[in-house]
Amino acid sequence: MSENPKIEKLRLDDDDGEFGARQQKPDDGKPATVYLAETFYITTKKNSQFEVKLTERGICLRKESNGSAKEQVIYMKDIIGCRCLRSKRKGQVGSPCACSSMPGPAQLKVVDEHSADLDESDVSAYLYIYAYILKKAGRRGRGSRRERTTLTLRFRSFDCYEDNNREAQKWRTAIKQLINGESPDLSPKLIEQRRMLILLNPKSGSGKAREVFQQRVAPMFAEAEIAYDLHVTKRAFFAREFVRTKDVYTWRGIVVVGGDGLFWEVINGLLERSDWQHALDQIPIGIIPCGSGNGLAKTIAHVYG
Ligand SMILES: Nc1ncnc2c1ncn2[C@@H]1O[C@H](COP(=O)(O)OP(=O)(O)OP(=O)(O)O)[C@@H](O)[C@H]1O
Repeated sequence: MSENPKIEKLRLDDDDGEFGARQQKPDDGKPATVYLAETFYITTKKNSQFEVKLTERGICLRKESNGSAKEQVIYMKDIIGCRCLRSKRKGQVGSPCACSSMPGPAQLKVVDEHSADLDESDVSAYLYIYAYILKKAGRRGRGSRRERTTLTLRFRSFDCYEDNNREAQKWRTAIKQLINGESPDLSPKLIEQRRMLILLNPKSGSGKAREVFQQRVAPMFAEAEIAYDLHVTKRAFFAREFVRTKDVYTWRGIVVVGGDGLFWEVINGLLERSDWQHALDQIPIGIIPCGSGNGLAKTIAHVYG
């Protein structure tokens, strides 16, 4: 065991430097089932100690000070995924030991556990949790947007990475099951392995669909650990034919990156199948609007508060 067995650290960052969950109100007064709970330190908040609980409602951070408790919740509906990572080699003289303090937000660089660049001397497992929190619009209802927030939990109770990773994986599995609407059973379980089907029209709108996908959408799939098959449409009716003839059930859902016309093709391709009812029932469809009009996407856009 390391010198400081129960000390793990937690970090909260969002892209504008403010933790968005603060702005949210609790859902209701009902007690939530606690699946996992642990104490972490939050380095960006003067190393305060937080009790972190995973419930079906979300991730609850609770801090006690001067006899009163402050609670913040990152709601499950805003969490898109989480990944277990390791710290990246810094290339500095002298390496930190497992009990050294967590690097500051700007310093911590993480890599995949199979990366050649990982820092062997840091046996911690870092669980990165990605949330896109809805920031309410002003009074006129305009400008609602989601802001990216990451919550970092550092697991370092044990002397070897494999043991710390096992703890982090327990949280990861439970979070993923809750995202999928399942109750976590906390025993190793197969997480949804099916890939997402992406149909992208490079000619949509001003021709920026590829760029939008690579810059804005692909990083979110990586955060959610969702693998995908990207098919770039070659001509009109390519997408329609594709979904009409392929075994669509091999994919977990379809994301259309294009305009209303491409979306229309996908819906019609599915409706032309003999099993259309089952297909529409089983395959969720989403759209990343990249067309010139995007009227349909705007109409069906669903924003929850
Ligand atoms: N590679 C391609 N080359 C030419 N046309 C294509 C190609 N792929 C798809 N299409 C056709 O382009 C049509 C219009 O595309 P899409 O709806 O994506 O963009 P848009 O017309 O700019 O957007 P909107 O319909 O929102 O105005 C689709 O109906 C589709 O049939």
